[in-house]
Amino acid sequence: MNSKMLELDNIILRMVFKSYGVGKLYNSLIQESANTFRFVKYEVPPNNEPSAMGLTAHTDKNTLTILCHNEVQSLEILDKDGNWVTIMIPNDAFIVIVGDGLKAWSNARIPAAKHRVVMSGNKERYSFGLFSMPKEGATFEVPLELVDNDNDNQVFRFLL
Ligand SMILES: O=C(O)CCC(=O)C(=O)O
Ligand SMILES: [Fe+2]
Repeated sequence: MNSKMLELDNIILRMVFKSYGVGKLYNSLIQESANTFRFVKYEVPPNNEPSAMGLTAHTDKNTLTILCHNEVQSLEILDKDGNWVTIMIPNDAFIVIVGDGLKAWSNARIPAAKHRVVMSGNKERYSFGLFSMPKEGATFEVPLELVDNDNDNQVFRFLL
């Protein structure tokens, strides 16, 4: 599972880099990357309450998150109109979430998705995720190819 998720992460990032015409930079990002896997259990709402916040709204700080889970559909994403939408993740499927790292790298061309976990019902939720990110100490810079006059002042540069 872990190696398949890493492979998927690499394929997606390579596609993103290529689609922006900077495929040659992909290898350096991969060499500079570190990855974390996290397994999380979410409890059912206490005291028969109809729902409970499992994880408060946030954007991921890493580059890309790839998640799978048991059948409990509790992941919500904030859409462009400000509505929380429950994401139905089919069995045997992954969901891919863009984090702040990819937003920064793309000079804000790719937005980071705000998401949260809201628990309801009487079944626990389990999720397993790959959180890919530049390794500690790596400088993460917007490629010059993605800098233009219109959004010059949005250039992010950060050191992890
Ligand atoms: O478990 C989930 O479905 C979401 C996890 C998550 O958003 C996170 O750990 O950052
Ligand atoms: Fe998250």
